[in-house]
Amino acid sequence: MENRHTVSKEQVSRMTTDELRANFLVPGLFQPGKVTLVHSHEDRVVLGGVAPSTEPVALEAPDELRAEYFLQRREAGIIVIQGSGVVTADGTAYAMPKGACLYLGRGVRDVTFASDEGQDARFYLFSAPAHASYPSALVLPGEGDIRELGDQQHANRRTLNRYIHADGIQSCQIAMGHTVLHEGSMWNTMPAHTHDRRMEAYLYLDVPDDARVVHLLGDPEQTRHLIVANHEAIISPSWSIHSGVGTQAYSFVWAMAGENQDFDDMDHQPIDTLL
Ligand SMILES: O=C(O)C(=O)C[C@H](O)C(=O)CO
Ligand SMILES: [Zn+2]
Repeated sequence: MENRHTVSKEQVSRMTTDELRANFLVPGLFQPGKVTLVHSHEDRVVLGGVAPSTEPVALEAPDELRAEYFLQRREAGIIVIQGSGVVTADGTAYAMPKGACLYLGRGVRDVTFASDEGQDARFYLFSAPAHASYPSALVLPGEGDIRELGDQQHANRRTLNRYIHADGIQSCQIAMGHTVLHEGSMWNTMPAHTHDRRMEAYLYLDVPDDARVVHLLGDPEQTRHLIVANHEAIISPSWSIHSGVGTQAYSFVWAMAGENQDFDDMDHQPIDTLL
């Protein structure tokens, strides 16, 4: 498992493009027939990608976790970002269309992923340490807590679907959901925000091959950017803004871990303070 260490905001303000990408961009999560995991020391989260065939692949505990099985001391949220497939957790099969979210609590031992026939499913996983066991739960697309945000004038009309959060699926640390930009809208959260109590990761999807998202990160007064392609993730420390503008509409899965699961607990960064 790849291991990403933390860096300070001062280091980030001086990084080259290659250094920024090596520290914050997570490409290559979806390898045919494999589970690919990246551990970040930002709140000790693990980002994972699974691209199975119809043959099930298992979620194993990497040596670095020193655990008998992956969810021995962890919880995970899983969202299907392409196709449809099945996650089986301790013998229960969860049928997951694109956009469905499955929460698996601490103590679930055997987890496998499989694609439906002809679907080329891709599963995105976000995991955090857990102090208690909450029940596993599946939410189907459109059945989370939906918020309509933005307007055409600001090119930021988007539908935000909250799945794992304080008033939704219960978890120890994870808050997770899916935001879909409407056609003709390109901006996600701007004015930007930080949340000193939680790290966050974005996984961009539905980005056409000839499109990119310009993702903004860093200290609000020392902003940096990364050019992001489809199915690539970005790790945001709690002090970093995380905002993006696409060359056309796209979607993204956002996932947070840390002190609380209160989605609205944000430190807003007014636009005239960004540098
Ligand atoms: O479209 C948005 O705005 C978002 O989806 C924002 C993220 O959910 C976020 O950053 C929550 O802290
Ligand atoms: Zn955020």
